Amino acid sequence: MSRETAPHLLVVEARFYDDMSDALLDGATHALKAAGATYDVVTVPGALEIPPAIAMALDASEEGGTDYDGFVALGMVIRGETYHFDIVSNESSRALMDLAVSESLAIGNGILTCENDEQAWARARRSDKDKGGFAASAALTMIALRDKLNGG
Ligand SMILES: Nc1c(NC[C@H](O)[C@H](O)[C@H](O)CO)[nH]c(=O)[nH]c1=O
Ligand SMILES: CC(=O)[C@@H](O)COP(=O)(O)O
Repeated sequence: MSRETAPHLLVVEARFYDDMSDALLDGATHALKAAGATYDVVTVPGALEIPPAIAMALDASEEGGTDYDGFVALGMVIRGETYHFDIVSNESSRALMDLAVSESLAIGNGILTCENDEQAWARARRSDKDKGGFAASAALTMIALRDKLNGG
């Protein structure tokens, strides 16, 4: 049976860099709207808070909250002077992968890890590498795959 309703996704954006977050969100929402999907957007302080936000959304859905077919994680991590770049980058992506595998979640990972602003902007802008749009498209693809595997 094919999907009867449009996919409904939760976009979790880490607005550590406001302007770059706007660009990533533009790309992601453009892709979601183009696919006919619906979505909610929530904001967290940084990339480390994205996986917990998704976990909170899962818990809420079990208590009568909104059910989401998939998730789009958006964030920008730019290397500074300390090891914190590695922590933020590695732990946020690791936690997303753990969630996706353990809960069979359709998560598009748009947490970018860049060496400098130039790399960051080239990947954030929809008119350039559009990594926000790619993350949204990845989530939609995984939703469709799960539907197919479940007889959809
Ligand atoms: N340096 C960046 C961070 N750091 C903040 C952490 O993500 C987290 O919010 C903080 O440790 C409090 O728990 N976050 C980014 O998203 N991007 C960065 O470049
Ligand atoms: C990715 C980060 O955590 C980074 O922005 C922090 O910068 P710094 O290592 O110079 O404190």
